[in-house]
Amino acid sequence: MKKIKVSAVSYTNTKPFAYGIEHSDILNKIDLVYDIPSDCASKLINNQVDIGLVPVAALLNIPNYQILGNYCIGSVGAVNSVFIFSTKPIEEVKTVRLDPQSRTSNNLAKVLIKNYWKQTPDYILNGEADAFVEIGDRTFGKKQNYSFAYDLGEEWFKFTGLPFAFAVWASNKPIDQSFITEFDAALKLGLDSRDQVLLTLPQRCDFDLHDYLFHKLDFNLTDSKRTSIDKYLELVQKL
Ligand SMILES: C=C(O[C@@H]1C=C(C(=O)O)C=C[C@H]1O)C(=O)O
Repeated sequence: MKKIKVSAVSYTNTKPFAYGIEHSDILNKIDLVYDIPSDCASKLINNQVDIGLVPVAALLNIPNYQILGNYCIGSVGAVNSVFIFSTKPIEEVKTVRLDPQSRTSNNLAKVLIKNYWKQTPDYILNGEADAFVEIGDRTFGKKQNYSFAYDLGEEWFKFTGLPFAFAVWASNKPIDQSFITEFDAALKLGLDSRDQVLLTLPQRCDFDLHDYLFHKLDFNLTDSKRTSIDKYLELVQKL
């Protein structure tokens, strides 16, 4: 049987999913690679893979996409790994540098700055800026280094009252329901094994990995997260 090509996020937030897949028979049915989120997106857009854990912002660029299963990378309020770091309050920020590894959070920053904080800074990709967006493991332990650290999961919750989904499992072609069911079961196994996953991670004193995997990240793709994705994508299209 031809293997299904899957691109998953290479950050700690995906370790539970990776553990579940790697400890399930489904591993024999897929070719699995780990990529930074922007590459998960481009690989699914360019049809280099069949399924990706893709930044939700990229869904706008995938014709006929299908969101698969019941799990995502999300949060209900603070996520603790998606920030705007700044030396000034957001109302005084004139330039914001975006994170090249991100698709969702760059746009989430723009949506919140426009609609919630009602500011109009310039956005740059390189160089010095008053503030910058950063996602993933590179943010661990950095919160304390900046006078202002805006957690974008938390700010989205304050703005909308909704949880958020940063990335979802999506395909660019129809996938058999039996495969999706088996894939979802593997993801659940991983979430149920988070205590074992934590034993495999290098411990750090500046960041609480247990709190991150159990309490900050919220992996259930609930109806309110689906509503939130629709609202977010609508606002991204109006940027
Ligand atoms: C919570 C996170 O969610 C992520 C943020 C993404 C983005 O901004 O495009 C994409 C995938 C997820 O890894 C994180 O990376 O810290």
